[in-house]
Amino acid sequence: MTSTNLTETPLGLHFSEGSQGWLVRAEKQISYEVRFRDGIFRPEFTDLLEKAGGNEGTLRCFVIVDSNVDILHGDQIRAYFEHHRVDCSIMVVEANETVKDFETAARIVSEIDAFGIARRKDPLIVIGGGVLMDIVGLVASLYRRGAPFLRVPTTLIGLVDAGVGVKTGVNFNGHKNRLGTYASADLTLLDRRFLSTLDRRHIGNGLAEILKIALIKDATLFELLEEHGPTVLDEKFQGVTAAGEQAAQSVLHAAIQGMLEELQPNLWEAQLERCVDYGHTFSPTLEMRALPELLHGEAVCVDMALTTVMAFLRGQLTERQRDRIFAVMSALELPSWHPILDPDTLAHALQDTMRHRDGQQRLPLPVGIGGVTFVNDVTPQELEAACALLERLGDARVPEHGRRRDGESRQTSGASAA
Ligand SMILES: NC(=O)c1ccc[n+]([C@@H]2O[C@H](COP(=O)([O-])OP(=O)(O)OC[C@H]3O[C@@H](n4cnc5c(N)ncnc54)[C@H](O)[C@@H]3O)[C@@H](O)[C@H]2O)c1
Ligand SMILES: O=C(CO)[C@@H](O)[C@H](O)[C@H](O)[C@H](O)COP(=O)(O)O
Ligand SMILES: [Co+2]
Repeated sequence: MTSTNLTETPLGLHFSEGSQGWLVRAEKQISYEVRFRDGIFRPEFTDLLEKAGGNEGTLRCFVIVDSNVDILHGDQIRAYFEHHRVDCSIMVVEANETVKDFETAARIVSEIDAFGIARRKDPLIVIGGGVLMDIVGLVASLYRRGAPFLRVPTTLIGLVDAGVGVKTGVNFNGHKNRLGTYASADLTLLDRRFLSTLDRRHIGNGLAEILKIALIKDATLFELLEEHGPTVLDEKFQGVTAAGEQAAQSVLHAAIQGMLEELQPNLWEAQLERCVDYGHTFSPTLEMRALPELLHGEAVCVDMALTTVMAFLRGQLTERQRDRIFAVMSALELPSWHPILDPDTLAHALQDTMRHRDGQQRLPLPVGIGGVTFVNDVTPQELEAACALLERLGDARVPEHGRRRDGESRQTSGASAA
């Protein structure tokens, strides 16, 4: 239907005499807030209640809490809702990548039905990491075709990535996020105090997504990670020292600002060349095939290590820049190699991602540190050469070996030195 033969009818509908059909056009403006608030469950803070329709005493909401968060913070969460006399049901859900599926989503729907929520007034509140937020986001977008929801991320990935955008999803048929929607939460409350109970490995996991932003758009953030990465990892972003506090605030602010700058103009991903897809070309296949060994950010880091080598081999990164990147990955205790990597697996992963990118590779590659370009000409030979070089340069630090527990002293890793 071309716009030239359209006649606008009085109420704004368009009719085409030529094709004898109507054209319906509508726009939906959305806005949502992502707000820092340390100590969100302290009784004096009412941010969480802003969107729970009704007055104090008549507030009603359905709360979904990650089971590990419930063990560590459940008493405070319950006390908060009791203090504010909120009529709520709290559902505790085990959440990790192996149960990020439609069955878990359906269980949550059943519980919501049993409790009963008013369609527009009573929000869902999700308190947990990226997995639970992705599942509950999907549920919220499906439930009566859209229920209000609020997010309280409790992991670093949740704070800097999964909690700030609009993508929801579950894994399906062995594929990462194969079922999903775009749905904005009404409000996300970022409370970094939750990170105090997160284990060290998951702090590193979140730092991988921060490193992603640094590598493709923010050289200053990269320098911050070079200088203060180990400190924020040690201090879990809690600001134990003055320098650590300054670094924690700067790193979180830059990472979220950078992410939102990329998301806002392309929220529905009309543009499939997304620099925030950096590290997410080969990693969906690697993550799912290595499940549960590689965490999301770890798989992203292995992908970034591979594409760092590809960019180096193309002359887009100097050897010095390449080695600085590997040194930061190592300092953040992240893997830059995994035994699952081989040219066939990589070629298969690229094929699957090409379908996701509508038939083209659209592979983001770094240009220097902080720049990006998209390429469509990667060959199997290039993957083979990059894989061979990465096997020499990379570090397969996985949980069993090379990873420190909290409190242990730091060891140098085998990754290439600057
Ligand atoms: N929607 C998006 O835009 C987006 C962006 C990035 C990542 N993701 C998704 O996020 C997921 C990864 O998220 P994640 O790393 O948060 O994993 P996760 O949700 O599995 O949480 C990691 C682990 O930490 C535990 N945990 C959560 N908070 C805790 C706390 N405060 N203290 C102690 N333990 C705690 C959880 O129980 C879990 O075992 C992936 O599935 C990824 O695809 C989505
Ligand atoms: O991991 C995620 C989202 O799951 C983010 O870090 C990232 O920025 C992008 O959204 C990813 O590229 C993933 O997108 P998709 O493959 O799920 O469409
Ligand atoms: Co990601």
